[in-house]
Amino acid sequence: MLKLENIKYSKNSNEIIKGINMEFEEGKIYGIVGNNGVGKSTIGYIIMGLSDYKPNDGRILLDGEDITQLDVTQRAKKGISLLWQEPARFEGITVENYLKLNRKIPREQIEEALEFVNLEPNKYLKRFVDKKLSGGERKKVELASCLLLKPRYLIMDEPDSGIDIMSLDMIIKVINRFKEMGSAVIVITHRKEIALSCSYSYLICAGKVFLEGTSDKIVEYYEKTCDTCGHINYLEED
Ligand SMILES: Nc1ncnc2c1ncn2[C@@H]1O[C@H](COP(=O)(O)OP(=O)(O)OP(=O)(O)O)[C@@H](O)[C@H]1O
Repeated sequence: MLKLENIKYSKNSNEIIKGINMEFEEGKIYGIVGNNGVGKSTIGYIIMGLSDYKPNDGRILLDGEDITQLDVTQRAKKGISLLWQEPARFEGITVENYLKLNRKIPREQIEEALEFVNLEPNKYLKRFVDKKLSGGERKKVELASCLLLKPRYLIMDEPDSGIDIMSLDMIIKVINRFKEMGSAVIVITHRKEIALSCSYSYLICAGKVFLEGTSDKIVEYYEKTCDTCGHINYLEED
C-alpha cells in the first residue's frame, strides 16, 4: 500500500499541491483526472521522488515505511516507476539493449513485450532509442520497458499522449496487464476511455483532491462540471 498523507508542495512561493491524501493498493488501477494545470503531473513527480519535487509537508508511506526523504533511485529500487509523458532519447543505444538494461532478460520476453505494444520486433530491436524514433514509437518502447520492469507501483503520465487513436485499445490492454501482474497503476489522463478503465479515480482541482470514488462517478462529475468550472471550487475556498 502506498499512501500520501497531507502532502503539500510549493514552488516559487506558489502552493501547487495543497494537502492531498491518496491511497494506492497493488493490483488496482487508479485514475488521476482534472483540468490542465491543476497539479496532476506534480503529484506523479512527488510520488516518484524527483529532486525538484520534495513536498514541503506531509508524508509518503510505502507499506507503513516513511519514504518521503528517499530519492528517485531509492524509490525505484523499492519498485516505484514513472512512465514519462515524453520519454527521454538516448544516442547509440538500441531498443534491444535499452529494454535489457543490463539484465539477463531472454530475447523471447523482449520480443513479447514489443509485440504487446504493437511494435514488430524484427523492425525495432536494432533501431536506436534516439530522435529518429517517432514520439509514438518511443512511447511504445517505454511501455514495453515498463512491462519488462514489472514495477510494484507504476505512475503513467498521459500514456496515450503522442500515440495514435488506433493504439488506445493497446494502451488499455497494457494497463490491465500491469493489474494482472499485481502492479498498482496510477494513470494521469485526459482520455475518458482510459479513465473509465480505472477502478478508482481522484479528481484534482487547484492542487486538492476535490472528489474521489469509482471512475464512472468521477468521469460523470468531471464531464458535467469541470469543463466549464474555471476553478470555481478554488475561488470559493480561498
Ligand atoms: N517547476 C515548476 N515551477 C513553476 N511552476 C510549476 C512547476 N511545476 C509545475 N508548476 C505549475 O504547477 C501547476 C500544476 O502543474 P502540473 O504540470 O502538475 O499540472 P497538470 O494538472 O499535470 O496539467 P496538464 O493537464 O496540463 O498536464 C501549473 O500551474 C504549473 O505551471
